[in-house]
Amino acid sequence: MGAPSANIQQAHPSGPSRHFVPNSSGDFDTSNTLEARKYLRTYGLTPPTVESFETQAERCLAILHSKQTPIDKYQYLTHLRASNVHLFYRLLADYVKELTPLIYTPTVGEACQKWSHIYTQPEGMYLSYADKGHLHSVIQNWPHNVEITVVTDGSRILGLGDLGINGMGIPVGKLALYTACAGIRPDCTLPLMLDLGTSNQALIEDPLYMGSRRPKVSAEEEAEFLDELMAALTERWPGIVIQYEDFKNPFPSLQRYQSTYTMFNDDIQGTGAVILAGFINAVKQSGTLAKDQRAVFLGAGSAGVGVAKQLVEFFIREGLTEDQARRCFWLVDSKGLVTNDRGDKLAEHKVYFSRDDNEGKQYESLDEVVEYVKPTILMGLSTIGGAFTPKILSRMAELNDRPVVFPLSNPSSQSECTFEDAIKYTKGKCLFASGSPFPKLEYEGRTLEPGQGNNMYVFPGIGLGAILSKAVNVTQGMIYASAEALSTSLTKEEVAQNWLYPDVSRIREVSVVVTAGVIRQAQKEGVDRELHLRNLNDEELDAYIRSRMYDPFKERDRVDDELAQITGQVSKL
Ligand SMILES: NC(=O)C1=CN([C@@H]2O[C@H](COP(=O)(O)OP(=O)(O)OC[C@H]3O[C@@H](n4cnc5c(N)ncnc54)[C@H](O)[C@@H]3O)[C@@H](O)[C@H]2O)C=CC1
Ligand SMILES: CC(=O)C(=O)O
Ligand SMILES: [Mg+2]
Repeated sequence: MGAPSANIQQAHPSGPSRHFVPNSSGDFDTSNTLEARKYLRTYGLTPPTVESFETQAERCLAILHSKQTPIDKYQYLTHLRASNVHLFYRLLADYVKELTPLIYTPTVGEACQKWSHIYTQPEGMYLSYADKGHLHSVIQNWPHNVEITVVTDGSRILGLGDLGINGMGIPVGKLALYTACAGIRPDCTLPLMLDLGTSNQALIEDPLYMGSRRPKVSAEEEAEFLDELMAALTERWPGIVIQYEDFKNPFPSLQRYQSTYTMFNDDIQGTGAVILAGFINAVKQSGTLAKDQRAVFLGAGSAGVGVAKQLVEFFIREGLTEDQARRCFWLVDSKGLVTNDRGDKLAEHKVYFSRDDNEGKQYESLDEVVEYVKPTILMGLSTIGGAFTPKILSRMAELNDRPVVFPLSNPSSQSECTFEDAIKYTKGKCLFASGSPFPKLEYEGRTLEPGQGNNMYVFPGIGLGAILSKAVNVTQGMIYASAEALSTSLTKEEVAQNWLYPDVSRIREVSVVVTAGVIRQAQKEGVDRELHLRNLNDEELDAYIRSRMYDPFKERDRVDDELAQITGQVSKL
């Protein structure tokens, strides 16, 4: 392949923004006043009535509810975002609990599985391995200024395996949450898909698959590509925050870039932070001490190891030595308990937690490991739906007064157990959080709400904190601070009801708290470049964060203000 990017530039010397303006189409908002429509030159292009948001929402919800399947609803919401971005975010703000499962997990999983079959419009940027050497020039085609990007190569999408470029739904969904939860302007977000081949043969053979039909590039080729990408992104948009998402093996890139770019890995670090926050609250409720915890993790990949490492940091802060803290964890992968003498060469990221005290015995099944360890905590980050069987859940309840049971794999189909089973088989005793949402349920006269241990509670605040403080790097301290902030963000009522996480409906408020925590930590470590924020007290910082957040309800006012300014200028002439 030659240099396609250079040719693209020559073919459209006037720039692509005339053809493609993703995430910025509010001009046809039917709530725009007639004057605004004249100013925007859209007068006559929309039906004549100027609508209130309530009327718009009524119509949108009626259409949404008329759709039969989650994927139909997903497609309707995609269309709404493309045709009226501000209305989409107004609706999301008011109905966040109902809509999040449709634009994010679990529905986004199905959307990714079907992406090439349901594709209708561009929503982000695709960079192929064939573009290597020209990434800088291809990136010029993006028509907006970007503050944050979510990048994936699609090689491990949720718990659904390698979906190649079909994984684009994940950056799109995560960035929609950045806007909805943390108020980053939609046109300042860039969903980025790296088309580096796929190990999924079914996709390569699918006539509708829209990615390159080539085997996955090697780790060395990927590293070279990423080096070029990081430089190109930062050169075009200095200060850009780069979130890595759903890479099959994300450890090398995190290690390589975390102290040279403003980047973090959501699956390792964001997940670590969100589970730490829930865990801090669970420990408070169960009344147990860090030193008495025995945690079995089913899954020893990026999320499993990320969460375990984050908990180790907490245990050390609680007074344990690093070795004592490390020894509270038993990690289980597809071959069984991770031990030094298992007979296979362990991936580097597993070595830290590998056990040397198994006295030559290997434990292959989760049942065996539970009997051997007698855990207080059971975490699921394995992608194996139903792995926490009734027998295992019952055993957790026999062993503990308040067992911690967190089936965290996504989407719902891969969850290690349902909320209903967790409650049923632990007789209502467990402290529960899952990666994907489950409905609340009635149990012995009480209404029980499941916690949602999903990184969506922290990544918006980590990203916004890094943007506003103009952080040079996203440090581990900032990630830890996001967890601490989240753990304190529950209202008195939420605490009284023994919740581990705040209500998702309050996620915008929660993101402000997380953002403030992240900014303060950046200041403590001296990685912030927006120095005037250091002079603000906490109340002022809170107000500053809010003032910088995109508010879809104020967009019409923005157009009106622009119009007023122009008409003011005209009348002065
Ligand atoms: N709740 C949340 O916020 C998050 C949830 N996740 C979920 O966690 C899951 C894992 O993600 P990653 O760690 O990034 O994937 P990964 O591919 O890095 O790791 C998966 C791990 O599960 C193990 N595994 C696979 N089959 C198994 C079996 N039959 N028994 C025991 N272990 C088995 C693998 O050996 C590997 O250690 C995914 O479903 C993902 O959606 C990931 C990030 C955030
Ligand atoms: C939530 C998330 O990041 C994942 O399941 O990969
Ligand atoms: Mg992820």
